[in-house]
Amino acid sequence: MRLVIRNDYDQVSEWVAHYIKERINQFEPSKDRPFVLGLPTGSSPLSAYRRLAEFCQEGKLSFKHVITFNMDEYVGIPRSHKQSYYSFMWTHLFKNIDIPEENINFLDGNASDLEEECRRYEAEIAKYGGIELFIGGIGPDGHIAFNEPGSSLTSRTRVKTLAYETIIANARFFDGDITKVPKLALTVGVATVMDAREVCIIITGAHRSIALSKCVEEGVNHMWTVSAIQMHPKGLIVCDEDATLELHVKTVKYFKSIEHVHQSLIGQENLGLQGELLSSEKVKRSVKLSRDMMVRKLMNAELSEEEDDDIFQDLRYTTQKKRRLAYSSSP
Ligand SMILES: N[C@@H]1[C@@H](O)[C@H](O)[C@@H](COP(=O)(O)O)O[C@@H]1O
Repeated sequence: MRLVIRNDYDQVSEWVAHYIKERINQFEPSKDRPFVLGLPTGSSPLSAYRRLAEFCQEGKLSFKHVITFNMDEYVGIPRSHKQSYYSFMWTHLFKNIDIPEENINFLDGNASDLEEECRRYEAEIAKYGGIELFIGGIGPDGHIAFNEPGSSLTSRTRVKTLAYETIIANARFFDGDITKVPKLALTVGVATVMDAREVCIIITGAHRSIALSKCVEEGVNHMWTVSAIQMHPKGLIVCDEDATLELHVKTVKYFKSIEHVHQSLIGQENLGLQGELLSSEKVKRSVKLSRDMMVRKLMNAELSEEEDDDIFQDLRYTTQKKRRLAYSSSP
C-alpha cells in the first residue's frame, strides 16, 4: 500500500485530480475500451472534482470514453433532492465535464426492488470488465462507501442501515437535523471496491485520524472497513497532515521517505537522469562516464580495457541502485 501525505486538503485534492487525469490519459480510452472509474460523493473529493473540470475545460482531459459508477445512494429521497448523491455528482462534476450521460451509472435508491437493483449494479460493473480505478472517501469511523463498521469485507452491493455516527456526520447536509437523514442506503460492498484494479482513498482532517491509524498501523478489521485496502495489490491512500495526527512519527517518516524516493525516480524518468539520485557523487560520476563513453563510441574512439572496466562497474552500480529504488517504491 502506498500512503501519500500532503500538507492540506487543497494539496491532497490537487494530487488526486492529477492522478486521475494521468491514469485516464495513460490508459488512452476509446469507445471500445473505455476507462471505468468508481467515484464517491462527499466533501473529500469535492475540490478534486473542481480541478478535474478545469482540466477538461483546458483540454487536458476528456471523459468522453470514461464510464463512471458511483459508490452509493440514499434510499427513499428523490434524485432531484439537493442531498441525493445523484444531484451532488451532477452539480459538482458531471455538468462540468464532457461525459456522455449514458456513461454515468448510479444506484437507484427508489427502485421498487432494492435487492434486484443491487444485483443489476454488480452485473453492470462486470459487463464493463470491472472497475479500473476506484476513488473513495471515508467516514470518521473508517467506513468506505456505506460499509459501516462490522460490514463483511467480502460484501457486494446491497442495502445497508446507516450507523448512528454516520447519520450524525451527514446531518450537516440535512439542515443539521438528524431526523431528515435517510436511515437506509444502497452501497457497493467492500469487495466491490477492492475488486477494482486500483483503489485510491482520500483521507483528510483530524476527525479521520484514528481511522487512518487503524487502517495503516493495525490489522485488517471489519470494524474499520477501509482497512481492507491492506489486502489490495494496488492500494493508495492520499491524506493530509491533519489526518496523520494519530500515526506514529515513525510511520509518517517511513511513508514520506518512500514517497521521496518514488518522486526522485519519476523525476529521473522525466528529466533524463536528473532527479535527486544524482546527489550521490558515485552516481554522478557514472552518469558522466557513460555519457563520455557514448560520445566516444559515437566518434568511434577506442576505449582502453581499463576504461571499459571502469565504465562497466559504474553502470552496474547505477543499475543496481535504480533497481533497489524501484522495488522499494512499489505500493
Ligand atoms: N457514504 C458516504 C461516503 O462515501 C463518504 O466517504 C463519507 C465521507 O464524506 P465526507 O467526505 O463528506 O466527509 O460520507 C458518506 O458516509
